[in-house]
Amino acid sequence: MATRFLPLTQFSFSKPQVPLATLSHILFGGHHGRFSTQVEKIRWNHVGESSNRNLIYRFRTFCAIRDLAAKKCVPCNSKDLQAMTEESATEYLLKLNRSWRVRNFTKGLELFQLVGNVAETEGHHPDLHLVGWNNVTIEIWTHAVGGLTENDFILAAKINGLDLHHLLRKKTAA
Ligand SMILES: C[C@H](O)[C@H](O)[C@H]1CNC2=NC(N)=NC(=O)C2=N1
Repeated sequence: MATRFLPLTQFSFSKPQVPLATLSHILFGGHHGRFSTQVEKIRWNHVGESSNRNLIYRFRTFCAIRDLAAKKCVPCNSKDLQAMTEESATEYLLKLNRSWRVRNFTKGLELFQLVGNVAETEGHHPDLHLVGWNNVTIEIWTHAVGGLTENDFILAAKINGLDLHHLLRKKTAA
């Protein structure tokens, strides 16, 4: 069950290793993928940045994230609302994440184990968070490049294929 995605912070990133058309289709197209990225304006990080320049990028990223958070959406039928250019969209990518509300703490650990088995098989690993005893969030990005690569989408797709319903809190009647 797809859920709202948490605002994510920082991480400057280099150019994704996956073709741009594929990336934008997966993220914004008809894949019905349950992962999403949080869009925050960041500048491209050029691989091999010196650490202090990277620090500047991270600070700038943090500021840019707050810039967006301070902005206001316009009505979607507004003449001011224009489609984002591909270049502009790719400047906004951070990492993939997904959240679940599990039945209890133990079920959260079981979810970690199921996700962990996939990660170990793939040799590619998510960041795992279990907060407030039953709120699970996993985040996926490629640490080696400091951004998104096709590995992240492969891992996300495999995790989306897991049957986790028995671990999740039953939806309360509306
Ligand atoms: C050698 C092995 O590929 C690396 O240590 C892997 C392990 N899992 C990983 N997982 C993620 N998300 N990013 C990485 O850069 C990464 N590197």
